[in-house]
Amino acid sequence: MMDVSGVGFPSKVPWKKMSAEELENQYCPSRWVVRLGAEEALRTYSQIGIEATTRARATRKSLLHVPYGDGEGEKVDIYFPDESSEALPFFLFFHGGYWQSGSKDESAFMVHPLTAQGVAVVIVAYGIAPKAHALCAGTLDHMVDQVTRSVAFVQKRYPSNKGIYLCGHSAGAHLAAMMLLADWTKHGVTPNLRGFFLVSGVFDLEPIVYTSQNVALQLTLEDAQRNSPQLKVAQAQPVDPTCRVLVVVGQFDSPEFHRQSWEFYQVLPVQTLCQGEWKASFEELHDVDHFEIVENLTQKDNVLTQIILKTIFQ
Ligand SMILES: Nc1ccccc1C(=O)C[C@H](N)C(=O)O
Repeated sequence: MMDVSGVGFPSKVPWKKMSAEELENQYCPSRWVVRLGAEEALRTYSQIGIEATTRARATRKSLLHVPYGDGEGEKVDIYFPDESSEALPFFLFFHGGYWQSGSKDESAFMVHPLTAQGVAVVIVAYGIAPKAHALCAGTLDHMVDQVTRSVAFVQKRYPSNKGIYLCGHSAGAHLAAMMLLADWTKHGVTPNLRGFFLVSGVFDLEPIVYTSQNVALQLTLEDAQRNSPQLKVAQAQPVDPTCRVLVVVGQFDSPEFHRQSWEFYQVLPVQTLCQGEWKASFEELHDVDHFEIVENLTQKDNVLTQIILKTIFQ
């Protein structure tokens, strides 16, 4: 790609100066893992996810494959703490995998430590790309709509919840962030959103259009812009004055992933004290890569697990 930004000023969009190869590299998280080779990192991630899910299903009270819509794959798994109350905080997780891989069946990482502290955990499935294109399934717009309906579903099913917390990883962080822009009036319910945990996310989708990820996604520039919370969130209506937004990125995430998180945090209508605006914070988590950041959520003493619990129970 040509550098048309002139010399002497740091570009606001550094990716536009990158070669195609460099851009590809920046948006391939597994290549930035230092503790393991790329393939081994992906394998380990999926293995830990499968083990955590198997354990969660074997040891926690759960409702599995609960439909939140009529479409194929519109299902959630709900894991409960021991108490029989429905007046619980609900933590919803949207898995990563560039909107084209991953599933709820290997993403129950945080179920054990969160349910042990009295949080219900909902692992959400959505129709990853590329899918049969009947009714636009597999498009990003469709995934955003599915995720919106999954949140509305939890609110309707558990109206006495003690807060709904949305957590997404990577592409899932994008989907969670899109919920800051959702129009709930269409869904007949206003979810009791109390927190967002956006982990190693992508919020400006334009660079993705120029990577190999777009072979399956088939995003046009317009699709990418329409689905970029980075471009839209400053004009969004705050959901609730007490809602917290935490943007987190791993130390070993690529520079582009760092930029994505930092710049998204910068455009959030941030306030720490004033009423009527979100309380946002940004954290770079020490000594973790794109995959460990979520793998470590299986551990109760992990920093991010503790941040999540403190946010829920503050
Ligand atoms: N499987 C994932 C799960 C979560 C987040 C990203 C991925 C990826 O695979 C990203 C990309 N394909 C990579 O090789 O890094």
